[in-house]
Amino acid sequence: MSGKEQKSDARGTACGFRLKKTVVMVGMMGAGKTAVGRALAARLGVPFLDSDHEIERAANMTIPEIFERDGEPFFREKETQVIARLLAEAPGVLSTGGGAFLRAENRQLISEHGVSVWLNAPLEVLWNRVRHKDTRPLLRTPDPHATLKALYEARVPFYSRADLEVLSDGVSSIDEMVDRVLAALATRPDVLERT
Ligand SMILES: Nc1ncnc2c1ncn2[C@@H]1O[C@H](COP(=O)(O)OP(=O)(O)O)[C@@H](O)[C@H]1O
Ligand SMILES: O=C(O)C1=C[C@@H](OP(=O)(O)O)[C@@H](O)[C@H](O)C1
Ligand SMILES: [Mg+2]
Repeated sequence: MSGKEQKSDARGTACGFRLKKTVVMVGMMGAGKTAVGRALAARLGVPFLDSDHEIERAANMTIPEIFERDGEPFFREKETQVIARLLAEAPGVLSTGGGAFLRAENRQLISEHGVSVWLNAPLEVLWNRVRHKDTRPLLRTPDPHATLKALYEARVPFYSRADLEVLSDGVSSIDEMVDRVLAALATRPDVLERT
């Protein structure tokens, strides 16, 4: 059976794999956490959750609207609440927002209940993916490329604390990235069991 055709049983367990812990995607904006996380969940036959999406749904506002009306500290509080709630659910794939792994409380929650995967993409790949979008309020500055670079440099020391790192070269497709994440997860029998 090929990857895309894998069926899930009633417990959301994909043929070929059994996920024991929630996979938490971390890394910079534009790294592909949402896109690769969603495709990974489909491949594994487990639920997909995105913390940004959950925050938007609960607030009935977009992320830029939340930042504008309530400020970043409010957003960060909501982000921690949502991550704690989602990690209490059955194993799945949880894509976080790019700032989530900077907070010690979030890292603690993630290491207790899940396994963190850093999608590490070079700055220019990130830039090419975010430059035409206005959905990321932190990049609404006079020089968004310089802002992205500064964020990248400040955040790498935090992301490098993730349990696993997967390189995103800007050429590999989303499906190929899923293959790479699965290969990384396969090194962790406490996370992914081949059935
Ligand atoms: N491997 C990839 N190949 C092609 N496009 C990608 C890849 N990964 C992500 N993208 C695209 O890049 C953009 C940013 O990805 P997204 O998943 O939103 O990143 P993040 O959630 O990390 O900010 C989206 O348009 C997404 O479809
Ligand atoms: O890097 C960040 O601090 C942020 C990244 C965004 O998510 P993505 O990483 O999914 O774009 C979103 O949470 C918000 O705009 C803040
Ligand atoms: Mg995202």
